[in-house]
Amino acid sequence: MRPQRGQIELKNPKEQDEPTKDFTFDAIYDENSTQSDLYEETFRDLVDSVLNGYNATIFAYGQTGTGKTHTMEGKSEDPEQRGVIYKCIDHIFEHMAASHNQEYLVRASYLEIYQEELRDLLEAESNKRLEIKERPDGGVYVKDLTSKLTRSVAEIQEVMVRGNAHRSVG
Ligand SMILES: Nc1ncnc2c1ncn2[C@@H]1O[C@H](COP(=O)(O)OP(=O)(O)OP(=O)(O)O)[C@@H](O)[C@H]1O
Repeated sequence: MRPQRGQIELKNPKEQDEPTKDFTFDAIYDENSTQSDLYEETFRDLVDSVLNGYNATIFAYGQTGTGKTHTMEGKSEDPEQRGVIYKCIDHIFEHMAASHNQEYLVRASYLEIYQEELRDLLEAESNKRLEIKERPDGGVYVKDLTSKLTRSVAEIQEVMVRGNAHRSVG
């Protein structure tokens, strides 16, 4: 791995003479990278753009055990291990606290796509299957998804704890 150049080289150990296969990405992170490196280099600007009125998505994708939960959540109680979600929340609420001439509304939803079905993790009766719809003016949305008004970091954390309790465990 060459994080400085955003490159990964793959070599077949059984075929030493074969050329390596090189893949280039906008950024890559190896075992020396910290949660902070990832947030500061890759996500901070994205969240800033949301605070300026744009939409953004952070999407973790990968097979089981590859580190999605580690990256997105990490460990909330350890400042060094806090993942992207906690860092986004801190960033958003710090920004709001420092803005005196703007009003913000923060709503949190938590849904799960599991075996091709959508479930609302904030709904006590979370077995109800949700549907994806599209509106000409607002784009794609999930019909009847719970959206909770949150006024502080602590309130969003409560939403996460509640949602996590309803997640499917493989
Ligand atoms: N970058 C990392 N540094 C240290 N430990 C890591 C890292 N990424 C993942 N791990 C550890 O590897 C294990 C599997 O990671 P994790 O649970 O985040 O995978 P996942 O992709 O969310 O899996 P699943 O799809 O099954 O939920 C965990 O014990 C996690 O702490």
